[in-house]
Amino acid sequence: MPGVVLPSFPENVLIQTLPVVDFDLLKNEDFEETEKLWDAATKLGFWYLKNHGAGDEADGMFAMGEETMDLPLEEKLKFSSGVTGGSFGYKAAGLNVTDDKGTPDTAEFLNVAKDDILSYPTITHRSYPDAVQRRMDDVLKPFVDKSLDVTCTVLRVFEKKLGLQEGSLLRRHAIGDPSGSEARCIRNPGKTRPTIISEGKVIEAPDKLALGAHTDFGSLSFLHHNKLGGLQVLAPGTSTWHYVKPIQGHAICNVGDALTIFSGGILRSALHRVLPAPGEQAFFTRWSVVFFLRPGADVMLHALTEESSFVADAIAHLSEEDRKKFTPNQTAGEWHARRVRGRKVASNVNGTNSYRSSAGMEHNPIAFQQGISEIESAA
Ligand SMILES: O=C(O)CCC(=O)C(=O)O
Ligand SMILES: [Fe+2]
Repeated sequence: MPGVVLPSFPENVLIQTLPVVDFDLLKNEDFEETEKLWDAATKLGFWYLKNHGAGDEADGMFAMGEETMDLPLEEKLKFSSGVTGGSFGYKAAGLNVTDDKGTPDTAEFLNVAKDDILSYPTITHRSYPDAVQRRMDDVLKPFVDKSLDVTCTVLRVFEKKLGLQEGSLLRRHAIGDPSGSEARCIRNPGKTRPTIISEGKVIEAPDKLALGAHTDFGSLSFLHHNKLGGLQVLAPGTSTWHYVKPIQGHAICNVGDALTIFSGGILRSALHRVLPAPGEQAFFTRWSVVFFLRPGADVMLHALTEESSFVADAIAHLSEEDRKKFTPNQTAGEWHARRVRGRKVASNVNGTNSYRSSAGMEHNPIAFQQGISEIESAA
């Protein structure tokens, strides 16, 4: 990555404007900034976060990801996350499905458990390639510490705004409890350039989804990019995907399903997906680094109606059918495993049914099911 000059993001595509939340102000409980965050989290579920102070740590994560992804495939596969619903470890490109038809993804993942990072050198869940282990103290732990500070600060704001008792959300994300929280590095290859086979005849590689439409499985995601676009969001109540434009030094944060469930739908987990970056950016390798905050594995997912009259009121206004979605009868660990498993090519032997079994709190089930070619008709 260093030394590669990347083209800028084109302006002639549909772009989703996101509010910019200043983490410094948020941490100091600035009233306006808190309101801005609340507005973003309850309408779209996505926002930029500036002054988060984790830029250097994210850069270290990109370097770690690069060295790991450059290993031969057979070496990486020794650390495979498998197909049974575990997400920690390495996932090769093509092992996840991106739609109802079983179209494979194009992205590689490296997921490192928050628990393994914080307990290092003691293994909590599993071991990782040397390029990861070697950086546990200097890169992964500082990245996770900063990410936990950011995400827990946001949780504290949500607790207050939801009228929950202090600690209600935080204890469901207790740092010492085993959880699905993880740091992820994603590599997606650039598209090959069109080949001119004769005058007027051009062969162009079709766009493929790096990650199919999904809502995030946990509570909060803290995302960093290598300047390349490709992330698209489908705002609740709309049917057109819009790109999120990467902004230098700005992370992107989004709400995941666990918070949607706890809040009775007040906090929104918007559908998003990743495809090749638009324009000239498409021909370059795309990297992203994410920290996913997820509840403790044993935490039961349900709307916190007993703890907040706002949540109780939100649930009371839902139809009986919709209300059911807020008592999935699963722990955060079971929810995570089911969703990871259902998106695996290996478990998709029944086609449509197993892909749909990975569903979460999607506000637009059609967009979740459709592949890349049918997006604009999502209703
Ligand atoms: O790479 C990105 O921009 C988004 C990744 C993402 O949505 C995910 O890993 O859940
Ligand atoms: Fe995501």
